[in-house]
Amino acid sequence: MRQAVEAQVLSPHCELGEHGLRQILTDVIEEVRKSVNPDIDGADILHSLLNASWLQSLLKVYECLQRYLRNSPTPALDYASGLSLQLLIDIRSLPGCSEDAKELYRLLRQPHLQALLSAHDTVAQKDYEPVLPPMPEELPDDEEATRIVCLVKNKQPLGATIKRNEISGEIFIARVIHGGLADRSGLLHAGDRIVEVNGFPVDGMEPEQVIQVQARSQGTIMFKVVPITERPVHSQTMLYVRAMADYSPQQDPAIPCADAGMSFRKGDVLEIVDQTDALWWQAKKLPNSTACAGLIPSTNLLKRSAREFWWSQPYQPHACIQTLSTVEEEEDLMAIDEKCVEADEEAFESAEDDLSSHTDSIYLAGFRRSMRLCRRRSHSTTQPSCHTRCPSSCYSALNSPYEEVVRYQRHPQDTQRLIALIGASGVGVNELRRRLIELNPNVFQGAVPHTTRAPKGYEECGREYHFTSREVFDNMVYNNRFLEYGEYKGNLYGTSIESARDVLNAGKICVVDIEPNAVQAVRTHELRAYVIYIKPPPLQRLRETRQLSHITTNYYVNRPFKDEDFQEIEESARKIESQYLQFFDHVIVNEELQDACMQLLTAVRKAQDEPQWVPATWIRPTAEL
Ligand SMILES: Nc1ncnc2c1ncn2[C@@H]1O[C@H](COP(=O)(O)OP(=O)(O)OP(=O)(O)O)[C@@H](O)[C@H]1O
Repeated sequence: MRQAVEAQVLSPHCELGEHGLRQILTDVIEEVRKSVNPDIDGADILHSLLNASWLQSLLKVYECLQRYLRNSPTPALDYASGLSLQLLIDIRSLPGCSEDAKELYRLLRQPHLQALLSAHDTVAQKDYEPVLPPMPEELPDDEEATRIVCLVKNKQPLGATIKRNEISGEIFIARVIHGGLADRSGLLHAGDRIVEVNGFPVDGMEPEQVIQVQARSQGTIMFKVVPITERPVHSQTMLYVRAMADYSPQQDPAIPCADAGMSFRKGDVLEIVDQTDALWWQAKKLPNSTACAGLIPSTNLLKRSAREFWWSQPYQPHACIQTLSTVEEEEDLMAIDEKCVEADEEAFESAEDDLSSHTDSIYLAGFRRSMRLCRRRSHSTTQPSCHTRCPSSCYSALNSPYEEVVRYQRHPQDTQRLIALIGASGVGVNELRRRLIELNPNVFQGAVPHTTRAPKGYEECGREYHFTSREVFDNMVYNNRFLEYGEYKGNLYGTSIESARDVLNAGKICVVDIEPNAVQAVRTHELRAYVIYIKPPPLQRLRETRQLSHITTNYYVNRPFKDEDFQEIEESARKIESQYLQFFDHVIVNEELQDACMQLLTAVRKAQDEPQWVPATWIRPTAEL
């Protein structure tokens, strides 16, 4: 017996008999059993091993495979899946079918069995697409090395653009779109020369004609290409940007291929996946909804070209460069303002106290009437404050079509991020801010504004306002110490960076409301503002929800809302959105007050505790696109 086993080992390729290996194993077991009795060392272990059921099963499989190799079976039919389908139909139509028929029906319906039958048919039909053309017998010595590339299209675009050399008429792959079909194949590269598409020579053709040939092919498409000899080595660095404007490739006559372009809206965060081309970058919109990138104009291209070509909406310069309201509007507003100040001066003076909110001896700074009227007034007239707080960072961010951003997660030991609320006058910015602070004054606090007006008897410096001389105030303006400031009735009012910093350094979350054109002043490395835009609901809902509310305008204190107020809010909101949308980290529609307040609380928590996209300059002060 032992001799028999050795013979098998020495000649591993010889075939085993009908009972084959299993028989040998049985003999071995018998041998071992005999050895167990005389108590030979290790025989016990070997005996249990050879008796193991898994080894027996494995050997059965092995024998089956051996038999299969010997018989080299061919499929009896090549339409097993069709047949199984027919069987299913037949069984279903049986009036009263047996349990066996039902079981067969269940088995045949199982997806893995259907897949198996379909695979069987593919093999049986020898359906091994694509059929490559035969290699020519004799190749001339000077023939360029060509590559045949076959791609299965499955209705998706190829993901590559082509260009024509105007002198030679040769067609080249201009670019391969990141994540597209050609890119995923790894077989086509920018610079490869296309010789044939589906057997058609393409030399001398217009790129559009080549595309037509390509588009006609269903299923597989075959390229004969002369590969580029030296593929450029790209050291791509990860780059994320926030779009500062809208872009629509369909409206851009200069894009090399509009279908390969990617549209985006201001505020979208884009991942730049390819900057090989200095003019046309490839990007994906985050969060990654598609695996395939699209073409977008590079910063250089946008800076260098006339903007009206690129933007679906005309570019809106910043308030620093151009005032927000037209001259006509300004004159109109100023006229109203003067008239009203005259009529209502007394009312405003006495109303100052009503708005100075305090609960349990905690003052809610920055809600004073004069301060708010000053801000509203400065918003409607030429805005001087932003100009002073608009150093190069602001200027460049607004002139740059993309702002580089990075993912930032506040370290628990860092100060909290400033929360800046923005919204049309009357939409409820102050109401929401006040409610948030009142929810937990130990956590949330406003910044104490500065003023040059004289303190009233009950007022304390540093509580309602920081009372300063005009000289000190001017000096602070000169040194860019204000986030925003303005003048009201001959007195200056402003919110300083120091006031915000004091709150943050005390470990609290500073919540300010700012005019939209001061947004860049708070988007700094130091304050790391999280900008929340308070949006009005649709006009009808605005009317319904504000039925019992009162508005304070430039010349009326707490009067019921009128229809023209709602229209003004809507119009103003539209203007703010068209100019500043790209800076909003979060948008809250202030419809139901309680609901909006809860949304605000959640957003503020997220801003502090969850990772957010922030300008790269906050983290790397030198970052600029
Ligand atoms: N969702 C809401 N439902 C009903 N009333 C609201 C809502 N939000 C705000 N209001 C009310 O609307 C009025 C105007 O709100 P608020 O004073 O907060 O405006 P604002 O946006 O701060 O404008 P401004 O900066 O001009 O003072 C207030 O009386 C406020 O209570």
